[in-house]
This record gives sequence, structure tokens and C-alpha cells, in this order.
Amino acid sequence: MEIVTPFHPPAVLSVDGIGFTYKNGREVFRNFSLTVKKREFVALLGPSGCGKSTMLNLLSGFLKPTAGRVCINGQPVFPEMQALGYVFQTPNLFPWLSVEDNVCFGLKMAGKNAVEQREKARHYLSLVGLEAVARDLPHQLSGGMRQRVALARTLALEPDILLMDEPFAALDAITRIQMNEELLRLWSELSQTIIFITHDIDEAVFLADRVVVLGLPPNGIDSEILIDLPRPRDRHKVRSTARFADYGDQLMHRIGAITQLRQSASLNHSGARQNAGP
Ligand SMILES: Nc1ncnc2c1ncn2[C@@H]1O[C@H](COP(=O)(O)OP(=O)(O)OP(=O)(O)O)[C@@H](O)[C@H]1O
Repeated sequence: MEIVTPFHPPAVLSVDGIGFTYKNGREVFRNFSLTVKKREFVALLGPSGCGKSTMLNLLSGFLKPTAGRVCINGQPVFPEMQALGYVFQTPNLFPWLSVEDNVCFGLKMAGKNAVEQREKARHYLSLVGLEAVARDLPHQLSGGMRQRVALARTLALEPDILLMDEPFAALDAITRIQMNEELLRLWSELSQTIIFITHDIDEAVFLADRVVVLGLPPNGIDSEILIDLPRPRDRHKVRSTARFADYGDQLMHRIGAITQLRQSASLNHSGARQNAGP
């Protein structure tokens, strides 16, 4: 008899029972675990102060957990790991370098020769639709275009995992929706694993395979929702479906409950302080 083992895609990122406390005693995570599969698109959502940025810094190795460990492709994470690429809210381009030279710079730092730098820079700039402005300086571009350059610069390094920290939060609503679509198109072509931090419920549902809601520190994950919406996702079609609205309602309900919990915790805390007297 032939034994058939079910196929489980390998975990590209695994977070095993991590704890983290800042030096001032603020405990943000206790026994937190998360596994992300290859090619999965995971959105991390949560109210302000729940630990999204701290988590991103732990996933990237910029912060060391006080307990447990974070592994990428089975290896303990460290910040310069080639498998990791970052996109932040501000594009942080060099203002004196052209668009193409900005992309080449990252490749040069990664040890690519001049020919490879140009080839890859042109390829990824054309993927994000910016080949026509390759010689422009960053100040000649719109906010959305600058964020596309930042995306091309990161994609050119061909990371396995993209860590994205509210990358479109500073853009106007229309550009933000366009960038969401652009990101999904690139993701379907390039097949990375994406961890995307956002405050925005609609953005999380539109983009992700799975939305992970962070609760009050140090509790870690409050809830997770698998987003069963067909791909490719067309913004007009998807956003008008009952299922999209239902996911949004569920997430809104969870975030509301977390916020309420925080308010009552802080009321209890201040009440306890008053009762303790001066
Ligand atoms: N360097 C630090 N030292 C001490 N405490 C910190 C530090 N950075 C963040 N914190 C605290 O850790 C908790 C989580 O902060 P974090 O910035 O990770 O949350 P967040 O979910 O990213 O918030 P936001 O959405 O507002 O950016 C907060 O209570 C915050 O005050």
C-alpha cells in the first residue's frame, strides 16, 4: 500500500512562544506564537499601542525577544538577512539620486555588480510602472510614485518575505486603493510571503489571506480571520460584496471590544490609584 503524506506548505516564518519586555518594564508580548506559510499574505491589525511595530521589529531581528525565538526558513532571524525586505510608511529615498540610482543603491549594498544593478533596477522599475521616470529625482514624483520606488528598491533585492509597516498610510485614499491593487498584482507575479501591518480594516480584508488581530499587551493574538475572497481581487467587485462587509464588521467588532477593554482597564487602574491615596 502506498502511503500518501498530505502536503503542507513549509512555514517560512515561525514565531515560537516569544516574550518581549522593554527596558522600562513595559511587557508587550508573553508566549506569542505565529506561523506564516510560504506565499501567504498576512495582515497584522490592531488598535494603537497593541504592539504592531514592536512585533515587526521582533520579526526582523531588530529587537531580540526576552523568551522564545523567531525563525525565517528555519534559521534564527537577524536584521541583515537576505530573505527579508522592508517597506515603511516613508519611502526614505536619497533626494540627490535619480529614481534608478536609488534602486541601484540597495543592490550595490547587496554586492551586485554594476551591470546587475542596472538590469534589476530597470526590471523592477518597469514592474511598478516607473520606467519613464527612471532619471527623475524623487522630489519630481508624487507621493504614490515615491512609494512605488521604495517598493521597487525592496523587490529588486528579491526577498522571500516582505515586511510592510503601514506602507500606504501617508497616501490619499484614492492613491492608497490603487497601491493596494498594485501590490496584489506584484504579489501574484513575484510570489513573496507578505506581513502587512495596518490600522485600516478595509485594507487588511482587501489584501490578505489571513488577518491577525493583536489584542492588549501582553496577550498577543486576540483573533484571526481567514479571508475567503476570490483572487484576483477587483476593488469594485470585492468591496461591494456582502462577504467583504461581513469580514469588516467582524473585525470592527473585535477592535471595538479590545478598545473597550483598554478603557475599562485604565479606569480601574486610575480608580485603584485614587483609592490608594497620595
Ligand atoms: N522604546 C519603547 N520603550 C518602552 N515602551 C515602548 C517602546 N516602544 C513602544 N513601547 C510601548 O509598547 C507598546 C506597544 O507599542 P507599539 O509601538 O509596538 O504599538 P503599535 O501597535 O505599533 O502602535 P501604533 O499603532 O500607535 O503605532 C505601547 O504600550 C508602547 O507605549
